[in-house]
Amino acid sequence: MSRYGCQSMAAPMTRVLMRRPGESLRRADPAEWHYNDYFDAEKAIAQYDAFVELVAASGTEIVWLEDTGDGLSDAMFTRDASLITRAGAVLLRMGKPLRAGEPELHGRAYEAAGIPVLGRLSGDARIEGGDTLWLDEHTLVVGMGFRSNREGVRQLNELLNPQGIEVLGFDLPVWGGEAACLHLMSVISPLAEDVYLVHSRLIPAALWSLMKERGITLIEAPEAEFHDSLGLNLNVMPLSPGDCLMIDGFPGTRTVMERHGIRVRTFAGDALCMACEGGPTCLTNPILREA
Ligand SMILES: NC(=O)NCCC[C@H](N)C(=O)O
Repeated sequence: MSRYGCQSMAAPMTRVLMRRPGESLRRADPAEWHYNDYFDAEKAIAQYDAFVELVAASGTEIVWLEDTGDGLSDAMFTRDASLITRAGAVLLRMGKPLRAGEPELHGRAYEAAGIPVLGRLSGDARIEGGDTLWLDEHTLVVGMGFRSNREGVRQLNELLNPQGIEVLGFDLPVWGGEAACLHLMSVISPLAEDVYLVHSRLIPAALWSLMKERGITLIEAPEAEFHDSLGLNLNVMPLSPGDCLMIDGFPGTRTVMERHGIRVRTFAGDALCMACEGGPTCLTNPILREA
């Protein structure tokens, strides 16, 4: 059985790439990295450990990247620097200049784990993994905003069309501006193959229509919690279909999901996720999800 290949958002996650925050996060200048007043490095590291326990308890094998003090404090958000397919990994190119060194870290980890690299983006292409979402195993959608662009979508099509994968790009709005992090997955979290948690107001209309055409149930999270959580209530990660992790403190969002039969478990994430603009989906890069 192959030990890599993820072309699904919610099939049982059995292997995942993660990086535990350490010296780089401790030394990060919050103003430089656009972390906010919730930021507290020691608390964030403790919250990360609690998150890891939930992931590990599911039986998922974690492939670790180490924070050796390289200064790449956002590298704990492993979702963003590479994309795993059944044909191998694609090393991406980051829209946030401070994160430019991350794809090579992933490349080295994949080499060590025996996972082939199918290709890498180059030149003006920009794609961050948080802007990508598998609508089905043959269709990858990309949100094009400040982190991902049209040239990135073009290069992904060049790499992935021969693998039977079509890549569709949709424009994202300005929202919090160039320095902030708005990914496609900041406004859509698949919870099961055909059930997504959404913040509709920020979803490209054409993508919203495509999801409806596909028969996907769109669960609307409470507007007030989106604002209170700085958008992190929307960042919900399935360990398997309908079995999800999110940060705590947002009971309205949890309740709407539970009403749709979704199991939700929480961890404290103010100093880690709300502070650094990334939730459980961003902290994990699934290497293998299989039905
Ligand atoms: N997939 C994600 O939404 N990742 C979150 C990345 C947050 C990080 N501080 C960044 O600005 O890139």
